[in-house]
Amino acid sequence: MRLIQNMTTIAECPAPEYPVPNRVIKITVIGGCGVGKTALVVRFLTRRFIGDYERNAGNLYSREVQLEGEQVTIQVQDTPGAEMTDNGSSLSDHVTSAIQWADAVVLVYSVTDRHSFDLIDRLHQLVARAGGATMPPVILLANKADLLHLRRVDTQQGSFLARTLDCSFYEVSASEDYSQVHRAFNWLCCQLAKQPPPASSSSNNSASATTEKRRSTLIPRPKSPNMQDLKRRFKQALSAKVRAATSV
Ligand SMILES: Nc1nc2c(ncn2[C@@H]2O[C@H](COP(=O)(O)OP(=O)(O)OP(=O)(O)O)[C@@H](O)[C@H]2O)c(=O)[nH]1
Repeated sequence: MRLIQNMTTIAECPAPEYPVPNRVIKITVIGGCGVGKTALVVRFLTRRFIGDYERNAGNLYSREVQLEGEQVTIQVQDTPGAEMTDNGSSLSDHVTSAIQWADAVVLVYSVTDRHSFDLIDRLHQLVARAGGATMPPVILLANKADLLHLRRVDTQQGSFLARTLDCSFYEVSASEDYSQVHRAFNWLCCQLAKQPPPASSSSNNSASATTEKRRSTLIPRPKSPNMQDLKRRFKQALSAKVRAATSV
């Protein structure tokens, strides 16, 4: 997995003496091939639509944003297009680990691609299985809504599927409308920001587990007990010598 550089333009300011680590929100985007996963992630994080994206092998994007008054780091993992075979595939292993890594999942299909829509149910099952006891928050995005003449999936079908899967539904166009894309991702981020931090770092919901891990690197390590022991013994020996010298 490649970490794409932080895309934020951070205002120039002196580094604080004791840096306070940001809360980290992790989102994984999954869906069929060519449905516009990369376009959506790039649109959300940079506001731009480039139109021609490299075939993706699992990139991780990161950006710092203000969310309800708090500075948070949003990490988005863009997964390769899922092609589910009946007996599963190595690709589903990749998608499974991407789901386990995440605090929330974005399921994407293209309104121009019926097969990508049919895949959603299977991908949702994968999320449920990988999520274990705690199902992460999930939203369903129907992308490429601008391609009216190529539409193969009605809005009602998407919204019905979302209700069945118990997740929020947004029909969007990465190419035409930033605000819809932002609305969808922002809703998910706000849901996560509201969640209380998980009790243990082994939890799938790692928003604050990551913060905890990062915080631990800021705490000075305890001194080596051997060193302290040596110092104590040295002091004892020294004071014994001083006592012997003064008693002569
Ligand atoms: N018209 C239109 N084209 C889009 C939209 N979103 C993405 N595309 C185009 O669809 C193609 C595939 O987009 P990608 O973002 O690469 O799709 P992907 O799901 O990441 O693809 P894989 O990683 O190969 O599975 C590109 O040519 C995009 O320009 C959209 O909302 N409208």
